[in-house]
Amino acid sequence: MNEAEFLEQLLKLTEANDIPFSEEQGRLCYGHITLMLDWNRRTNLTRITEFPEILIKHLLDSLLPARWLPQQGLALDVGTGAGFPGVPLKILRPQLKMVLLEANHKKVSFLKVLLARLSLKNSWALHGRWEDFREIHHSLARERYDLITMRAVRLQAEHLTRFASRVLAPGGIFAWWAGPGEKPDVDSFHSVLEAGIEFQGSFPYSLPDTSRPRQLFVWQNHN
Ligand SMILES: C[S@@+](CC[C@H](N)C(=O)[O-])C[C@H]1O[C@@H](n2cnc3c(N)ncnc32)[C@H](O)[C@@H]1O
Repeated sequence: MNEAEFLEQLLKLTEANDIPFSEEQGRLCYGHITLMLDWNRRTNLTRITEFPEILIKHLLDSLLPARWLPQQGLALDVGTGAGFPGVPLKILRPQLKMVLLEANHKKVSFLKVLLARLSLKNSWALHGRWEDFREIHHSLARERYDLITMRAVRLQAEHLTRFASRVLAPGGIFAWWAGPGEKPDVDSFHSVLEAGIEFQGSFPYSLPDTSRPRQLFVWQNHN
């Protein structure tokens, strides 16, 4: 798919889903996707390699839940892989400062080249695991975050009790993208409230051409 066709498809999708999105933002997404597909020939970044599927399952799925999230502040995308949802969110909301955290070295190399190629300001790619986040040798590892996002990473109570409770700023939001059919047992996360993290709700949404709805699960830090 060339850039013009990609832009047409993407802007059609964003408009149909009430996501304000410009051609310039669409071009940045095209740069992201073409670099990802180029690197994907040598490095395993994604198994979704066809443009129509990428548009919906990577881009629209990253952008659509943004309506339930803070629009500015410092954000951390945990297990970002090839940059989802962090990079599309940063393109949609340029006021967000975006830190992409990824455990795989090769993916981090890709992310660093990507951020430089797209000239995205206030965006960083850090190598590391969320479990060891505070030990990473970077000043960003000592910050408090207004938003933590996680997509296609299995949710564990520890993400909220050990990680979000320490890394989120007061009032900060932890948002987890639940895939089709996925549902965390929110009530079983007893220790979460004790850690000062309160469940805010789940927000259902549908993607075109997919049969099962998805949900965004949101928690807030009350520490
Ligand atoms: C299934 S991929 C999802 C990538 C991306 N979030 C997406 O939705 O396309 C999971 C990613 O999380 C990374 N990951 C797994 N465990 C991690 C951890 N403990 N800390 C940081 N990243 C982790 C993996 O290397 C992988 O790139």
